[in-house]
Formats: sequence, C-alpha cells, structure tokens
Amino acid sequence: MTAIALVVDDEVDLCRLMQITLTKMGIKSDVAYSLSQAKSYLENNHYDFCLTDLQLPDGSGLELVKQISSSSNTPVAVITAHGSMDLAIEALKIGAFDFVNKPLELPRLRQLVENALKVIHQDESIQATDEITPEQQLLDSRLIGNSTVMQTLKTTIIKLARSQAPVFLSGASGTGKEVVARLIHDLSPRRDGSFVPVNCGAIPSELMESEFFGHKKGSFTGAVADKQGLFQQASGGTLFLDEVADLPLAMQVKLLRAIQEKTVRAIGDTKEVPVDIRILSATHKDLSQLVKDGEFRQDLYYRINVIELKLPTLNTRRDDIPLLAKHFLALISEEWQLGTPAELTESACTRLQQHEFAGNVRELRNILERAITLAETTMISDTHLGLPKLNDSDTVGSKELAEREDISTVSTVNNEPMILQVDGPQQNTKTDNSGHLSNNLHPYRTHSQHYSSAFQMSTTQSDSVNTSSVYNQDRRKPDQFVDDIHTQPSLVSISEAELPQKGLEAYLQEQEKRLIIKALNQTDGNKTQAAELLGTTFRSLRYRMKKLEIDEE
Ligand SMILES: Nc1ncnc2c1ncn2[C@@H]1O[C@H](COP(=O)(O)OP(=O)(O)OP(=O)(O)O)[C@@H](O)[C@H]1O
Repeated sequence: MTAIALVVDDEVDLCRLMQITLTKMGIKSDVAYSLSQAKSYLENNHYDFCLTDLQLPDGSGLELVKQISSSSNTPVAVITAHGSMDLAIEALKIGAFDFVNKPLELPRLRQLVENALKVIHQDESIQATDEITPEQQLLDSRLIGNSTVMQTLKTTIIKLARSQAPVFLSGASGTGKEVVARLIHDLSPRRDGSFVPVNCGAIPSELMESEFFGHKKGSFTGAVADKQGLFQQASGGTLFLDEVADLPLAMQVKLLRAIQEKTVRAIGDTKEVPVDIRILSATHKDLSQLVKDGEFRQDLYYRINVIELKLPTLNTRRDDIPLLAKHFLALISEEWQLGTPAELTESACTRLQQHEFAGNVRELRNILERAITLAETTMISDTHLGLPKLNDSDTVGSKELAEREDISTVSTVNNEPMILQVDGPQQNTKTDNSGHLSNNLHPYRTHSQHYSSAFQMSTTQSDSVNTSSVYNQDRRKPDQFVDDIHTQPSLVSISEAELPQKGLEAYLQEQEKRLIIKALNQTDGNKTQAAELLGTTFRSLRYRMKKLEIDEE
C-alpha cells in the first residue's frame, strides 16, 4: 500500500523539494502552508506520517505534534531551523519521533522517512494479528515480570522504541537498564543496525577519544592500523553509553559535539564522517546531582536526557520474584547443562520475597547460582539460599508488599527531562543482618548476557555488537595461556639487539597480555587482587582483558 504523508511548511520551494524526494521514495503527499491548513487536512484525511516545520505563519508546529501524537500513532517529525536544538528537544519530548535541521540535507531526510516507514510497517503487522505480537513476545521473554510496574514499563518501552529520541535509563545497579536498552533497540526501526554498548567507566581516559571516534594509522605511537570508533560501529543503529556518569569532563565536550553535529572525526583524520546513531545512556548514579556538583556537563545532560526512564528496584516489585526465580533457574540449568531445571521449595520462594535486595535482579540471579551449586538435588530449600536469618520485624507482610508497588507517573515539563517513572518508593541504604551494606554495590555486577537461546525472539534480530563478544574472541581460560608464557621469550630476556618482529605495538600488547595472565594466575583469577598486583584499577584491568581478548571467566 502506498504511504501518504502530510508536509507542512510555508516555504514553497522547500515543500516542492520534499514532495519530489517523497515521490521518488514511492510516497504520495499533500502540502499545507499553514497550521490551520494542516489542521483541516488532518480532519478530512488519513496520513501515514507527517513532516512539519516548527515555525509556521499562524502558529507553532509543536501544536501539530501535540495534536497528532495525543490522538494517534502516526509518526510526526519536525523540521527545525539550524541551531534551534531546544525546540527540537521539546518536540521529541511531546511525541515527535525525530527531527531534521534546515538547511535540509536530502540523505538525512531520506533516512528519517525510511525510519518512519519502518514504524508504520511495524504498526501494520501488529494490527494484522490478534495473537501476541512478536514485540510482546520479545519483551516477555527478556524482561521478566508481570507486576503493574513492569507492565507499564513494557508499554513504555514499545512507545520509546518507535521514537529516535535519546533516552536516559536511571535506576539502581542490577535493575535491568542494559536489558531495557537492548529491548528499545531490538524493537526499534534501527534493529537491523548494530547495538553497541560501551561501559564509559571502563575505558582508560587516554584511550577514550580513539575508542569513540577511531584513529588513522600512524596518528600516535601505537596506532598501527586505521581503527573505526564506536560511533561509526553504531551508525545505523544504537550507541548505548553505560555508566555515562563516569565520562571525564574533557570527553563530555567531545561527545556532545559529535552527538549534536552527527559527525565524527577520527584522530589523525582531516575529514568529518557523518554518523546516524540513536543515543541511549544509563547510570546508577544521580546524574542531576553530578550536574549540580559540576562533575557532569549540563549541556550534555540536557542532550542525552530528553526522556528519562526510571527502572524499579526489585524490592518494589516482589510479586515478580517467583517468576524471575523460575526464569533464572531454567536459564542457569540450561547454561550449565544440568538437565532438569532446579526448583524452589515454597519456603525458599517466600524467603527470597522477604530478602532486601541491594543488587536487584543481578543479585537474585547470583543467589540462585550459588544455591544450585550448593543443593544436592534439583530442590532448592532456604538453607541453600545462604541468606541471613530474619527477625520477626524484618518480615515483609503481603500488605506491605502491595503498598510498596507504585505505578508509573509521566511528566512533561518544558526544558526538563520527560521522566517516565516506573519506580516504586525509594529504598534507603541499609545494613542487613549479615552486615552487608545494602546500596548500589558493584560486586553484583556480572556484565554477562544471560539470554537463553530458547528465549530469543524468532523475528529479525539485530546485529548486536556486544563489547564482550567483540573483545572476547579467545575463549581459552587463563591457565591455558601459561603454556604460551613458558614457550615465549619473556620481557627481560630480550636483548638490546633484538627488535620485535611484529612491531612494537604487537610486542607490547603481547607483554601486557602475559603480565595480566600471570597476575590472574597468581590470584586464582581474582581480578581485584590481580589489579592490585599490577598497580591498576579493577575497571582498567577488565577493560584491558577485553581489549587483549583474555577470557573474563
Ligand atoms: N526484568 C528482568 N528480566 C530478566 N533478567 C533481568 C531483568 N532485569 C535484569 N535482568 C538480568 O539481571 C542482570 C543485570 O541486568 P543489567 O545489566 O541490565 O542491569 P543494570 O541496571 O544495567 O546494572 P548496572 O547499573 O550495574 O550496569 C543481567 O543478567 C540481566 O539479564
């Protein structure tokens, strides 16, 4: 079926240009030169999508955006005067799915229209069936939980997936921010492009620019070949800036520029390369507080935080714990090839629901992994959970459980991030019976993908670039490298006359790899201790391990 678009702009030549472009793409269009004309067209016709200027002779295009997005699913994109980013952001907040700057660049316009068409086709396939849609199936298989707060979250994810607006995911560690980011990508018109997650806190600051924007061969010592940056890898897809609060201030300026200009320049290159990316970002830290403290740039915050999605803690959705536990028990049993999945006894399930989770869903999974290891049979009782004994006062009653669950609130304020809150009441930092500090602690961080193949979506899957898979090609365990160490010359045995055959960079990387493996062997694979031995940080060690393709396990 031929799509029909409504084009709204008072510049006759521009309208003609847009019409020609649309016609070449097989799309029919009507043109309105004013707000009132556009409204009357909308009253009398059905359009598949709308493209409107923001400054119209008799009013603002924002009014049209509001009207269309509040009454239909029709994608509406806005045309903004170059530099009026504030208006573009406001349009995204009130429901525009994308924007394009004047003067119009035709490749960008075509890209925008193609994305709109993908959204329309997605909607058509959803309407064509009464059965559970592939989108819903994907959501239900990856984001476990049926509580009210999770149902609201899932609906919000579907809406956000249609848009190109930057989304900032906030919430405590282990609440599923990365899971949600991947879902937004996989449900979006960008799903055929790459999803590129990057842990901003793990990249050493001196390597950041090269990692994000790439470099040309010979641009600095060690640049032995051209390297594509993460922005280019994500072009056509989604760049997920995880732990965005950890970006150094100097890098924040460069990122802001790249995001605004939609172009990047590799180190040592003279030309800018256009990139077409959607930015999703996340942190468990209070980013607005960091802005107040001057540790995060206000302008970057404003740019990445067009829509904020708050994820609920597990303690505010305890009804989901049995379902999540069942999901993880099946998953772990499959990953560990245990045959029959383990089961929780009733009292173990109750005990889990009473636990104060500091590490959220990640902690739940870790508890279950440990329990499976300790249990002699497939039945897991509360003793296997390894949780502290509860005092009577610690017991969470079902009434209290119900009261803790909160439903989403949606707010839109000019120049303020649109916050889609799907969080329950905030839990205070506490010390549990075993003396564990209950806050957003990183020891729970696993950084692994736990999607079972049985749970994967059968429809189009994106070419998802997982940083761990990019860097983790060599699946050998650290001790398997020991043989290499013994058969290769050590750093100290190199005499001055010998030059490395494969070049300095390869040689230094090999030495670095061997030293890291040596430290890991000395500490039985404990990365924190190995980092101490090497006089570096845990994060930096983990980054280097990925880079050098040393298996995390
Ligand atoms: N609703 C959920 N359903 C299934 N698995 C989940 C859910 N939420 C989180 N997980 C799992 O919990 C673990 C942590 O999730 P994720 O990494 O997305 O959390 P995060 O909020 O990004 O954490 P951090 O702030 O530490 O990066 C992962 O193994 C993920 O697959």
